[in-house]
Order: sequence, then structure tokens, then C-alpha cells
Amino acid sequence: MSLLTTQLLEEALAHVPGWVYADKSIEKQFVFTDFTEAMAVMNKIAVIAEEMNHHPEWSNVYNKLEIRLSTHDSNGVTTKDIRLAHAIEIIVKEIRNPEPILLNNN
Ligand SMILES: C[C@H](O)[C@H](O)[C@H]1CNC2=NC(N)=NC(=O)C2=N1
Repeated sequence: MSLLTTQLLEEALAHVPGWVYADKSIEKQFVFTDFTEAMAVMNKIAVIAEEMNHHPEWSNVYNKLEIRLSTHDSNGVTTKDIRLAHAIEIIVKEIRNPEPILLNNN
């Protein structure tokens, strides 16, 4: 898998807010309301990462989660990392803003 050029990487990062390039990786820090919310996000990310066979390097302390993504074989950032970053954004939105439960009380 080929590395993204600087220009393509910048364009891709413009669509995943908060993700920055550092150390041949892309990274973002998340702050959740508490540990339970952080763990819920991590569990969902774990499932999608396993399906993609692309795994985050991450660190969690209480409600904080730092995530770093890179493609080891390519020694840098590829479209696989961008795709996982997008998936992570969707998961975080789902957990922070869950679908309302529709009550059948009419
Ligand atoms: C052997 C296995 O397929 C590789 O190690 C996979 C697993 N998960 C991975 N995860 C990430 N983030 N980058 C990789 O290059 C990678 N490679």
C-alpha cells in the first residue's frame, strides 16, 4: 500500500476534524464524559479495527483517549488510516449522540 503524498494527506485530513499528522502517523485526542463512555467507544472501535485488520495504537486514562494510526508496512500514512479515522469519527458521534429511543405511547 502506497503512502499518501503530502497534498493528498492534507486534503484527506481536512475531512476528519481534529486529526493531525505527527511522527509518520495521524493522531487525535478525545475527551469523554467518563471512563464508561471511553470504554464504549474503544469497544466499538476494536470491532471495526478487527474487521479492517487495521488496529489503532492508543492510550486511555479515565475519560481521555489518544489514538495514533499508521500503516506499518508502508512506514507512514495510507488510505487505510484515513478510512479507520472516518470510522472512529462515526463511532464517537454515535456514542456521544445516541439515536433517540422511540417510545410507543400514543
Ligand atoms: C500481519 C497483520 O496483517 C499486520 O500487522 C496488520 C495488522 N494491523 C495493523 N494495524 C495498523 N494500524 N497498521 C498496520 O500496518 C497493521 N498491519
